[in-house]
Amino acid sequence: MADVFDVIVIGAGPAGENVADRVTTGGLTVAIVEKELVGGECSYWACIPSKALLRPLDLAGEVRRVPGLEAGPVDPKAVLAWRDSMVSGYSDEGQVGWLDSVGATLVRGGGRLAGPRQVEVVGPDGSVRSLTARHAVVLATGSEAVVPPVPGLAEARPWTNRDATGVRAVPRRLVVIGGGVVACEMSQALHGLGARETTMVVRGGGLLERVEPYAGEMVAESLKEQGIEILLNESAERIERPEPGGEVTVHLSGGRTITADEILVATGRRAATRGLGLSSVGLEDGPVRVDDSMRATGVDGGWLYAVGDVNGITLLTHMGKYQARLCGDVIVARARGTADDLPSMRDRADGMGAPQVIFTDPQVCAVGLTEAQARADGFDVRTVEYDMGKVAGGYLLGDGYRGRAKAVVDERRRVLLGVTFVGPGAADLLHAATIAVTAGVTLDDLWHAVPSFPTVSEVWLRLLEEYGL
Ligand SMILES: Cc1cc2nc3c(=O)[nH]c(=O)nc-3n(C[C@H](O)[C@H](O)[C@H](O)COP(=O)(O)OP(=O)(O)OC[C@H]3O[C@@H](n4cnc5c(N)ncnc54)[C@H](O)[C@@H]3O)c2cc1C
Ligand SMILES: NC(=O)c1ccc[n+]([C@@H]2O[C@H](COP(=O)([O-])OP(=O)(O)OC[C@H]3O[C@@H](n4cnc5c(N)ncnc54)[C@H](O)[C@@H]3O)[C@@H](O)[C@H]2O)c1
Repeated sequence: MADVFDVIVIGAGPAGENVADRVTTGGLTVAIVEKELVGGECSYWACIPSKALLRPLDLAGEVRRVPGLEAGPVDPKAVLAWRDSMVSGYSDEGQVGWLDSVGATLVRGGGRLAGPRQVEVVGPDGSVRSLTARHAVVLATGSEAVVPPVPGLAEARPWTNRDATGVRAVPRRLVVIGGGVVACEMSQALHGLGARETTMVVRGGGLLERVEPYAGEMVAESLKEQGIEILLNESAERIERPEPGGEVTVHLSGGRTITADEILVATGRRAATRGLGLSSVGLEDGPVRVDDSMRATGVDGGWLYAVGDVNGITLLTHMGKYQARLCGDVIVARARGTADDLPSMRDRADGMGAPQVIFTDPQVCAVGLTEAQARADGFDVRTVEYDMGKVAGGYLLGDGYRGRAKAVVDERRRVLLGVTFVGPGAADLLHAATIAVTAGVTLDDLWHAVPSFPTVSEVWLRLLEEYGL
């Protein structure tokens, strides 16, 4: 017999959890279906463990820059234990308790659409349970690592983000395929934890291709100083691993071969829609297209929504959670017949260029448009840059502190279109920029937002002075 709920959410990662929270707060009943751990990729195999691994290394870098202090050698065993505690020993008991506390019903198993408002859940014992939604079904199934079709790669059983963030024994020789965020963060983490030969194979001409080019260059310089080899404009053409778990040989397009103990693939992610039954509602596999209220387009009756990585808009936890909050509120409003178009119920932030912090040393913190994007979009662009090492708050942080800020200005409105900070410990500088970009604060108003002395935030003042204020 079918169980009936107002809302059914498939996937209990950060996005799914936030939908459940908002719709129960709005007085609706919700079932949330999860096939692995409540908390999703982010809590166990992505954001949390990667940042737990990076934090001690980051701090050691800071300590090394401060005269009078010495950073002892990093103790990998202790760092891995810290990681384990940050992922709650890969137990979701705490998160299940939270779901209970908001009144959501957890259904363990793999969910799939079985027609309009119908969801089938295949439980851990293989039994099938049918659920019906009165108002909405929300897809929040996240994404999975892509393994490119390089001959021999799949057979070599490469590491993905799951193995890298869950590392138990750090490989001595590591090859990393990719030059994006996961590749940079995990190369730094694994090298800092004991890999002696780490080689990044990057098919493009630089790292971190979605941010300002200077950011990728500063990260590359730092990774090289840490001892990581970066091969640009190179591709893996063929992989050999005769013994499972044994040495792996990577043949590169330029003719070189690299032998390593492990290979990590960090070449992007695909929406987790395989086996999700999208065809039962007339959709194809792949990212689920949505409107700005997160409602799936092309589905009769408007009962299907998609939030987080599965809609492919911005693959970041905080953006998935933002989408989830507005989606939950929209579902409640539509169920109650109240206004569903309040300003807080439409996605504005994704289109402006979502804020992101890349937790390398130096950190890359960016919001809004890059100069190239702003020019391509036809804005009347002017940019200003400043060396963060020249502000008192910067050079006081340590000997050899290096950082650089860049602002992209819309000359017509005298507002910021995008801001990038690259520097150690710059993460918390970003939110001020996010506010300025999102709210369209004019440069003339920013002039009166006086940064405290001596903080790195004084770079705001310097950027405005560079602009001519
Ligand atoms: C190594 C790494 C580090 C990252 N670091 C950061 C960071 O520092 N900051 C940041 O903002 N983002 C980071 N990200 C991105 C972030 O992890 C994702 O954007 C985020 O996890 C997306 O949340 P989600 O809820 O959409 O999906 P997920 O977290 O992937 O959760 C989806 C959930 O749905 C479940 N599920 C899937 N299919 C089904 C099904 N058919 N039935 C039932 N359940 C199902 C899954 O088991 C999972 O629990 C990182 C990603 C990686 C790979
Ligand atoms: N701190 C953070 O916010 C954080 C950390 C990690 C991941 N994430 C998010 O998770 C998502 C996934 O990260 P990612 O690093 O896997 O993806 P990415 O898109 O950031 O980088 C993928 C990299 O792989 C390369 N690539 C793609 N296909 C390839 C192929 N066939 N052969 C060789 N190289 C190939 C690309 O050129 C790029 O360098 C991103 O959207 C990222 O924003 C965020």
